[in-house]
Amino acid sequence: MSVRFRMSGGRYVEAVSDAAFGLGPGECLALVGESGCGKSVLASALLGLLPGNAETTGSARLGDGLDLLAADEKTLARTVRGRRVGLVPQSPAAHLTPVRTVRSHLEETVRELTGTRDARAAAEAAAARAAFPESHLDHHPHQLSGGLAQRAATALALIGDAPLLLADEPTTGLDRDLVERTVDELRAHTRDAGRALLVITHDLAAAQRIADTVAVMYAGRIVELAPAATFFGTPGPRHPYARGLLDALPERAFTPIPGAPPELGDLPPGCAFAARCALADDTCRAGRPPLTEGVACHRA
Ligand SMILES: Nc1ncnc2c1ncn2[C@@H]1O[C@H](COP(=O)(O)OP(=O)(O)OP(=O)(O)O)[C@@H](O)[C@H]1O
Repeated sequence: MSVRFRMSGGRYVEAVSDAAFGLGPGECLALVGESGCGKSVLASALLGLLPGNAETTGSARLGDGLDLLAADEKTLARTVRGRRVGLVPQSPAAHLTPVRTVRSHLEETVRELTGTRDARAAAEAAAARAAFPESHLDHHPHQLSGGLAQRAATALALIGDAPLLLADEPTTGLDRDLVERTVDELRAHTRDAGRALLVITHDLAAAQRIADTVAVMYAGRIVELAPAATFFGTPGPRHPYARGLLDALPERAFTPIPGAPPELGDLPPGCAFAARCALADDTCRAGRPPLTEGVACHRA
């Protein structure tokens, strides 16, 4: 799938270019990459939540054959969002209604998605599943810390038992032990019940803990797609950008990648990482490397 945004003056921002991956029941794929590389746009496209200036091409098929990119708004609203594809949104506080309590959000979602009669008990069970404290259920969104808002959003996303769960930065604002608890809960929720999980994250430690497969995105493209065990273990990442991401970690070399990513409205003709890459040569600057056997690099 690809997504681009039409801008004034006939310009385009190429937010996602030719992203291709599969995700089976019980599997978790972690989509990692720097801020602005297109991760959230990809997730929004899967839920039909892109703004009006977005254009999508390609397809994104659920196991039952429904193409999420081609589905109309009625289908998405009535049968997809929350039911077939769940979302833990980025910036959860902004997704909660300010004048309603967390309990009210949870009970409404329970009633809407499950038809359960005892919405109060089901809402409390949903909160417990995401480690949201019962003592805060009657609080409004502005009374929640970032971490609590995150857990409220996770609780809401799990209610519909959707076969595909998208979690966009589900551990932002959480302490490390809560990060581990949250990812373990998401993992158990999907693996044990044969659901699929697409996690978007900056947190490589969380990705390592949760993922079967890692997709590294750079400037709108997936530049490496690898089993998590080989990516985080031996032989490690193959793309120089992916190696740079791991080397930037404090527990590894603690060496940042020099420079900054290119503007998605002004991408170079060759490899978008070439300007920051110590291995780049003329071939890299001339032509864009396709994703071949899991890596998009002329020098890998
Ligand atoms: N409505 C829009 N019009 C134009 N460009 C947009 C629009 N929405 C997003 N973009 C651009 O698409 C690119 C990808 O954004 P996206 O939010 O997916 O990044 P991200 O990888 O999720 O970053 P972060 O981790 O910070 O959320 C960014 O360059 C952003 O500016």
